[in-house]
Amino acid sequence: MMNNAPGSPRPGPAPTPGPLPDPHTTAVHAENLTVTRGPRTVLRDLGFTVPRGQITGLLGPSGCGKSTLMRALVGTQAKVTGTLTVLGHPAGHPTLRTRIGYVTQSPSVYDDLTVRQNLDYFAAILDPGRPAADRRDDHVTRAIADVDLTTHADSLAGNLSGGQRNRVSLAVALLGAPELLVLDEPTVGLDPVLRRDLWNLFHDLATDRGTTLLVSSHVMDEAERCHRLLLMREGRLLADDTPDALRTRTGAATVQEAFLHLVDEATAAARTKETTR
Ligand SMILES: Nc1ncnc2c1ncn2[C@@H]1O[C@H](COP(=O)(O)OP(=O)(O)OP(=O)(O)O)[C@@H](O)[C@H]1O
Repeated sequence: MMNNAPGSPRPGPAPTPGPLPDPHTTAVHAENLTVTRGPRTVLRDLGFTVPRGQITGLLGPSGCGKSTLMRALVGTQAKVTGTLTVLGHPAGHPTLRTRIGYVTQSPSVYDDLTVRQNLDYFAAILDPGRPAADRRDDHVTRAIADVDLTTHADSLAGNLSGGQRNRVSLAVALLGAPELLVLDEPTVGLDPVLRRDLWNLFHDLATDRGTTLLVSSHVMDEAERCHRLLLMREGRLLADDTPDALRTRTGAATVQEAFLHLVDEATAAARTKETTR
């Protein structure tokens, strides 16, 4: 588990850690999670759990810290303090490398290779050796079909649209059948039909393969498609709940309205705190 860095400021007594969550039902568990980037604290004291086999949406405006949180989860973010447990291990543990699929906002594909060649290359790294050739072929064909690129399998990645290249990256992440898929804004730049198809794929992965998905977006209508939501603003967590519970709790008709309600509530609470100092 990640511990507070030596000498990191933490006024008052250390919080008593709660019981560890069951790794069979919990994919991610965070307590007092804080991240600094340069001189700024960009994530502040986050605490949440991500249940297994569901789609959790990570939503909030641009710059609120979604990518930073995802990077912390997959172990590529520096200056992380607090507790962050992923699939029963501290974030960044080597055993997690093959169990997590991570797709960043910028597609990481080779433009001078075809879609299939890109996948063949990554499949050979994941599952090397001649005896695995047939299995690799099956996995590659399935991953290409999953992201609906079968008709483009022999096109050069460099000739694809931005949305199509993003889907090649997603196909690469699906190759190893990861238990946890961390997807940073996967639907940016996609037309409504492709967005719907991709969300259908996410639901199939959760339902049929038991995959846990953490999907970030700044488009609030995508929130309605998630089982659970983590709503963020300015590096803080505003809510960790289901869309239904959020709407009911705030008396809002949509998650977007609920989000605005929570922002107003947090602003009012901060003002009260300020004036009572
Ligand atoms: N290298 C850096 N040094 C200092 N601050 C940084 C650095 N990189 C990012 N930040 C800041 O960290 C905050 C969180 O950035 P992050 O990319 O995690 O946000 P985000 O919610 O994913 O935004 P977007 O939706 O636009 O991708 C932002 O305010 C950003 O300005």
